Amino acid sequence: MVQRLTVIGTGYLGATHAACMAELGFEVLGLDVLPDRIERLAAGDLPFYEPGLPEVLRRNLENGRLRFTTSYKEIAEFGEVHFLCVGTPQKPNEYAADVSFVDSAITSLAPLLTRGCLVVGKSTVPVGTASRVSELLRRLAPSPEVELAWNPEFLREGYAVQDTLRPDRLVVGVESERAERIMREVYARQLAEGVPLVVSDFPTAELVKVSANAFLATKISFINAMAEVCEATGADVTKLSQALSYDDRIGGKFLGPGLGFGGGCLPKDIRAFMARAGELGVDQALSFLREVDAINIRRRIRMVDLARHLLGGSFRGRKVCVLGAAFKPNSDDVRDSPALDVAAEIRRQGGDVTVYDPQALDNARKAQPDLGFGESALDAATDAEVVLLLTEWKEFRELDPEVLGARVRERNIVDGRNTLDPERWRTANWTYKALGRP
Ligand SMILES: NC(=O)C1=CN([C@@H]2O[C@H](COP(=O)(O)OP(=O)(O)OC[C@H]3O[C@@H](n4cnc5c(N)ncnc54)[C@H](O)[C@@H]3O)[C@@H](O)[C@H]2O)C=CC1
Ligand SMILES: O=C(O)[C@H]1O[C@H](OP(=O)(O)OP(=O)(O)OC[C@H]2O[C@@H](n3ccc(=O)[nH]c3=O)[C@H](O)[C@@H]2O)[C@H](O)[C@@H](O)[C@@H]1O
Repeated sequence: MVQRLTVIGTGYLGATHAACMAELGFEVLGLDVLPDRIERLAAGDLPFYEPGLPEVLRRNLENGRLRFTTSYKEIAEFGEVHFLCVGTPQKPNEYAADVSFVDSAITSLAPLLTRGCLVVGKSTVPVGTASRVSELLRRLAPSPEVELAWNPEFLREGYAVQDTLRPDRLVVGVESERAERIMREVYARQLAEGVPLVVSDFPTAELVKVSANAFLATKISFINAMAEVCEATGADVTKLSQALSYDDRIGGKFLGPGLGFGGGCLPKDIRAFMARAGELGVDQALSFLREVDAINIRRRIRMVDLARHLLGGSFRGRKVCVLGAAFKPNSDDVRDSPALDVAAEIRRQGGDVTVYDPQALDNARKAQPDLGFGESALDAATDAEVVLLLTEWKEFRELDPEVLGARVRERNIVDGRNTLDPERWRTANWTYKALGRP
């Protein structure tokens, strides 16, 4: 039975995977090229915010099942199965994904693999990458018994631990029965609990991942397109969404209208998918994703316009409070964050912007050092002429209109996530505006 796993790349995905696989009883060795990151993880200090994960990390460091290193040699000697969790970001000024970190990890690992093992790709990659990586691996590895599997990951930040321990489904792309058997051993616990497993070839496994994210992005942009129509007609998109959600065939998940999607995955994955479709000569099949992306970006522009309109047409010298910097609640991730994007645009247009977020302030400061930052929601709102709620943290949803009202100069609020009760705020003499509702 497989006992020793390694995880290469210990960011959001890899650190979660390493800690959770140790929690399931495996001996796990995690590797990253960033010595700082490895030092912090080894000390039980998670370098990002993820509810529940620090406890899992520390428990498994203490019981000795989880360790970290920067040495590929140590990894190669230790692991029976090596999970590849390095980043695949969008290339600068292009839609395509940058898979150079995958290639570099394989180039570092493969020449050290002197005995049989399975290398398992988890990173999100353009379809066709696994076949290419498989050839590279076989060419560079001294042992003929080294092979590749592709096992895309579907976890959501904020729910990463539960999504890893009990995923909705497992997908593995394999080229042999041996690889399938090893993957079944690795996920024996989840399979015994009834988690569905789809075994496929490489391209299908790669495509499941990007098509899942494309579908989720499309669902969000669909409801936001309806919000645009609602804005032109005086209809209420939150009621429309609620009514749609009662139809089981549609369902209410990912039908939340508002500022739209951001983060390190949905935006870059739909763009990389379009780029790959272009290379494959099937760009027409995915041309709708261009519109999905455009609808999503238009929500940010609409948000800025709404706020500027509330201030009489200009941000110049006006105080704006932005509540939220993370791309979604329960995360400190500001990659392609709609909230931070809106804050930066208002700053560019001359606004005096103060941002507050319960967890993402450090990352926000690094990404947008020119913005102002508050110590708390009330601090950020002091003397504000308009408050923009852009990430729906629980503490923002629970804000008291009177308490906030005592801090601001003007009682103007724009609810970018359709998360507040308009009547409550209007009764407290706030001018309440939202995306897609009157
Ligand atoms: N963040 C998420 O919720 C999910 C991410 N994914 C996918 O997982 C992959 C990783 O994403 P994140 O963890 O968010 O990225 P991340 O940027 O947080 O972490 C990537 C890590 O890989 C390390 N790395 C880069 N090159 C390396 C190399 N040659 N050897 C060893 N380590 C190396 C980096 O230093 C970094 O720590 C991406 O393909 C992403 O699309 C998939 C599902 C969920
Ligand atoms: O490939 C990935 O990395 C991951 O991408 C997403 O997960 P994540 O980026 O953590 O966040 P989501 O919960 O999907 O939210 C994405 C964005 O959509 C927005 N959203 C979500 C739901 C909704 O109804 N409306 C809406 O605007 C959120 O605010 C957020 O900005 C997918 O949900 C995961 O299954 C996938 O593994």
